[in-house]
Amino acid sequence: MPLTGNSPREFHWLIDMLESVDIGLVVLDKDFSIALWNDFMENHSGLNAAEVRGKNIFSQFPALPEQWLRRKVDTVVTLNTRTFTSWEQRPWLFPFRSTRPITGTHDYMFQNLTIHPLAEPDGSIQRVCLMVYDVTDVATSKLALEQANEQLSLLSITDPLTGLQNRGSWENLLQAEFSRFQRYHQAGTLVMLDIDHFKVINDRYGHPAGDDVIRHLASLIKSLLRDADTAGRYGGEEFALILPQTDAEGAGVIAERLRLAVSSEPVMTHGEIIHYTISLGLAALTPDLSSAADWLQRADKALYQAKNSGRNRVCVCQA
Ligand SMILES: Nc1nc2c(ncn2[C@@H]2O[C@H](COP(=O)(O)OP(=O)(O)OP(=O)(O)O)[C@@H](O)[C@H]2O)c(=O)[nH]1
Repeated sequence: MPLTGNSPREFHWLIDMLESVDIGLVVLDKDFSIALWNDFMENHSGLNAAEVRGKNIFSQFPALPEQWLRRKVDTVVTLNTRTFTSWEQRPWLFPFRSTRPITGTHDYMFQNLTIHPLAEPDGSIQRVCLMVYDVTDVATSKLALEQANEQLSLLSITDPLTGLQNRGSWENLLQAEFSRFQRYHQAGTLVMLDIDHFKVINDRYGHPAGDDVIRHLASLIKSLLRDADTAGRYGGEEFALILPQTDAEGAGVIAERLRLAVSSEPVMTHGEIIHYTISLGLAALTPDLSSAADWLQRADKALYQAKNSGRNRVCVCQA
């Protein structure tokens, strides 16, 4: 039998249900004084209905976004239409503590909110009803999923040992930089660098110490490059840098600075002091380059020149 609320008994049931339903119900007069405050609101706010009835809601909850709520309620009253705000637009209206087991990240109850116009017998709108839905479970699992996806996409582009771009993502950037050059003809230089005699370091000090040397070099690279530059770990002990808006001369200065920093700052690890050096090869963008692979090959050629001519030096590939 549908409940119509026509008989006093049905009316009593209805009120009982509204009081105990697991949704926050607040009836506000047009002057924002509280006319109804159900059990849900009592339980989560710690304020009982008798305490707040007739009081202005902003005086009871100074943290409420007054301007925003006034504007919403005005619209509902003027247009006689309900409005909905999801937790994604505004995580909560009432600052209620979350009742879920502590997740360590979200202390507050996430809420969806509907504001519903309440018509008087003459059809005029003198009050509105705020319906507050606890959506903490949905919101926290959605946020956790988003966070996991972000971490996954970060993992797919970074090298776990150094935090630099991995080879795949760095090659995409190289291609993008080359395409930009073909279109706008702006300067750019590629630097390939490699740790000298790294096999000896591994053999003498062990693989974990070798890893520390790689990490040390990566952090020196990060500290010396500008934000616009991109560094990638190209292979085991080989790194590659893209320096946009930088000609061979400018890149030579940066490469030399990095070479010097490496040779003058040993790594202290596993009770050992490890001195190491790097060799670097540069290739600037020039109109005769046919592809990003061609550009890479030139920088690689310069790197081998640096290795073959004694290591611990910078060589520039001439076009
Ligand atoms: N510790 C460590 N070693 C690595 C890693 N990746 C590659 N290697 C080692 O790096 C060494 C590279 O050796 P080579 O290619 O012979 O070059 P090199 O000894 O540096 O000699 P040159 O480049 O000619 O100066 C190999 O012994 C690899 O096993 C890594 O992630 N960690």
